[in-house]
Amino acid sequence: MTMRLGGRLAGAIEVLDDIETRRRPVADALKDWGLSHRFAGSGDRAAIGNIVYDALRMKLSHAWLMDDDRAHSLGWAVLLRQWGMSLESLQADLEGDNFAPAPLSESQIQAFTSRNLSDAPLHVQGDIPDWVQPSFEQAFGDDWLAEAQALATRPTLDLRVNTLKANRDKVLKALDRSGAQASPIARFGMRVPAGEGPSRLPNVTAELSFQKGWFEVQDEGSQIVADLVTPREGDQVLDFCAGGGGKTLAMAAAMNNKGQVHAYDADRKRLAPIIERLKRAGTHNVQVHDSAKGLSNLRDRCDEVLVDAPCTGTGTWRRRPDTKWRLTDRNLQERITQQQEALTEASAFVRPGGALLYVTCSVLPEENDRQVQAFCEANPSFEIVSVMDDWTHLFGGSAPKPRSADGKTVTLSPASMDTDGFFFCRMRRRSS
Ligand SMILES: C[S@@+](CC[C@H](N)C(=O)[O-])C[C@H]1O[C@@H](n2cnc3c(N)ncnc32)[C@H](O)[C@@H]1O
Repeated sequence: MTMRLGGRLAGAIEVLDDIETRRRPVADALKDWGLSHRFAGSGDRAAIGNIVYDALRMKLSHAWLMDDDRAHSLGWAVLLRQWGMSLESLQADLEGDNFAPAPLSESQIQAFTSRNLSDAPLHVQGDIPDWVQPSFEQAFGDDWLAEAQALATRPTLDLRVNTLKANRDKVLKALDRSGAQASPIARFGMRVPAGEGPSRLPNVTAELSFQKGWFEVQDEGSQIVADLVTPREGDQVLDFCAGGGGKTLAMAAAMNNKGQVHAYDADRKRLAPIIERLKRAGTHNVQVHDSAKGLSNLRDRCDEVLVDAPCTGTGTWRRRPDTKWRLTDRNLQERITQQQEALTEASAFVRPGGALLYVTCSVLPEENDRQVQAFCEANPSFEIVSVMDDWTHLFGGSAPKPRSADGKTVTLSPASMDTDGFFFCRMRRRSS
């Protein structure tokens, strides 16, 4: 028996409360709720998850409109503001439902029906922490509020065809029940639209075509930046912050299993899933290194060195909205230091004339343009080169032109590109 809306809303409020009061990660809080409410079916759990994630995406503006930041207000606000229900119809829906949460109080109703979001402070309208606003203004100019608001919407589910095993038509056919379509920009991308209300995204990793390695789950922005590395078939590539291997896999396929991708990460645990993924994808041109020692004979030898740097992840706030409210200036400063270290360490592996590629999934200038400018100032053997010709060559003249602070680097964002936020910069090591 499926739960009615009232029970689902009450469940979501419990989970939101748990996240807030016990500082629990969202996925853990949702899982625990499912374990202690075994009668809830998968549709119920998905709906509850949607309410929770939607609430976290727009937590500030919901709280401002309700004049109350408790989970109860956030849950109701999701249905009223994000799920398109009117106060009257929602109240009618929940009436007589014993599992429904407490009704809205007079003061909540009074606030919600009289307040106008355009009177709220701008960071509240954009649902971002106040201290981040200046960085957004710097990154996006007049568009910063629209970009912040776009980061508070639901993301699409993006997939990348593994060209070593399949082509896009073949995968789209295999996934025809999923609603996937060819992506707007990425050459091998496919996209399932973000659902609405309680709707569930298809579980594509359960498909046989996934098990057979025909495609990977990867945000379109991540596919685009991996493509912008533009490795050639016989190249020696070092993926210096390979993590679980999302970009390693994309580059290995783009190189058509030729040349060599060396995948390294300072954190062995993060690297671990790569082995299974490489096997499934049928890649033969990747060497995995779990120790920096193994890289020593690559010094000054690599054609391309990718630094997919540790970052605040502001560009992924659509997918991980809880991290938006946990971010502190201290975290940002720590990341900036780690980025400088990773760039410096990785740069030693670039051959003269080769390229150092810097990527983040953040939109903050402190982690992006400013970082690469500072690196090149401190390391004059490297210079920033434009990727605009590569962009046109890869994605065609009719693809939208990306944002760029200096006409050379690229910043992807949800409002401008309908992707997660990403930064990409190509630096060339001078030949002599
Ligand atoms: C954004 S994640 C990488 C994601 C991955 N490239 C992908 O596409 O799935 C950044 C990674 O950098 C690693 N890292 C951080 N500092 C590093 C360093 N100095 N050397 C190597 N790896 C580092 C972290 O362990 C983390 O896995």
